[in-house]
Amino acid sequence: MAVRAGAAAAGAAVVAVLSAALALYGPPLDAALRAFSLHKAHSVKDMENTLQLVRNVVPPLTTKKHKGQDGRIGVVGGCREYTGAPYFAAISALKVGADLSHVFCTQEAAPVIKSYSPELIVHPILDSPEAVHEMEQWLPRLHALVVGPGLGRDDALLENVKGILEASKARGVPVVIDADGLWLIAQQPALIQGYRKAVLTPNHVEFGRLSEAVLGAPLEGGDRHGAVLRLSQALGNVTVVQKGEQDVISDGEQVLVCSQEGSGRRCGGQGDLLSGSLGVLAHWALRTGPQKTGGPSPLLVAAFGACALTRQCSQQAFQKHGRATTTSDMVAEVGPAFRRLFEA
Ligand SMILES: NC(=O)C1=CN([C@@H]2O[C@H](COP(=O)(O)OP(=O)(O)OC[C@H]3O[C@@H](n4cnc5c(N)ncnc54)[C@H](OP(=O)(O)O)[C@@H]3O)[C@@H](O)[C@H]2O)[C@@H](O)CC1
Ligand SMILES: Nc1ncnc2c1ncn2[C@@H]1O[C@H](COP(=O)(O)OP(=O)(O)OP(=O)(O)O)[C@@H](O)[C@H]1O
Ligand SMILES: [Mg+2]
Repeated sequence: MAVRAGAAAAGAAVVAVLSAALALYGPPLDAALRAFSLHKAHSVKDMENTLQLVRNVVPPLTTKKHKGQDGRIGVVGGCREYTGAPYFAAISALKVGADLSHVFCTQEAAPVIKSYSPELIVHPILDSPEAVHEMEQWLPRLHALVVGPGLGRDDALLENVKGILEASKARGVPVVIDADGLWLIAQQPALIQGYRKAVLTPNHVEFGRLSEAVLGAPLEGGDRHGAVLRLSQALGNVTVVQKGEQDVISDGEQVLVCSQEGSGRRCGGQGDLLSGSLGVLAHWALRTGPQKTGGPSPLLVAAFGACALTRQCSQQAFQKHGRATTTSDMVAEVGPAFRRLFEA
């Protein structure tokens, strides 16, 4: 797959594997990992290598599959205040290529979210005393959960989400944890400790909160790569994506950096697009397995893909709408951006 001239000219995305950090903190590299290991940081070639690994996990569209095979994703979030965030996550999962997208939200939020889109399946269960039990009926049918967009911080809801996380772990369901789901993890890091099928997607503030809770240290200014690596290691190799001017991603063994060109627009909801996309990509990558993702773990590759896609959507939407760009404009770019990045 050729590097697209436009992307290359833009110096769009880069990936670095920080071998020095590995030497300091990580276990010995195996042969495959060594083959991928890049001492040179931030080159277009590195970016292309990692984008190719993402392409390897994207399932082909064929007439031989039935509805559901390419992904049934659940988003846990949506309350009185926040209905947009779970919508953005769930619709993004569908547009990336999931077949079915479910939202598990509070009773009050459900009709609002339904009214945004007929494509989402909306379950008004999250504030019910039976929430965990009801969720357990659905978990066997879900390939991944995205926990937190628009969840809010109500104690009763968070208690239900704690039960949902425990049930998901027991079943081995991959979980992407974002927004208020990260608030819960900062209160109780043990909930996710050592669960290798989890990805955390903190923004700047959320990362600082997690860092403080898990490492007992506030976020230090300079060394973002080391900070993400250390947080992942302290959580038992849970994959961590620190969003920002560059997205820094680590599974405690390697660090990838995604600098795909985005835009200067910082409207709310972009992180929700990322977490919803990641739900699908995580399922695809884990299903494909490490033999096709090369050196980096499947979840690192999935996270890199979701970051690159979100930023590419931002770039494309901004080209059309400039300052008026909103996350809905970015959602409309998911298809074209995905094609540009991941399809020949
Ligand atoms: N349409 C919807 O329904 C949407 C709903 N959403 C939902 O809202 C809920 C709360 O999520 P959240 O991210 O607003 O909460 P939180 O972490 O308390 O941050 C709040 C404050 O932190 C700061 N700040 C943030 N980033 C920063 C940075 N990079 N660097 C520095 N500072 C930074 C900034 O503080 P300020 O600048 O005002 O001092 C900001 O105001 C959650 O459920 C989420 O999903 C959103 O998804 C959006 C779309
Ligand atoms: N300074 C920046 N420059 C370029 N891209 C950025 C910058 N900050 C964040 N992004 C990109 O925006 C996307 C969302 O990250 P952000 O930090 O805004 O998440 P968030 O605060 O959780 O968003 P949300 O409003 O959905 O909660 C990511 O793809 C990230 O790469
Ligand atoms: Mg967010």
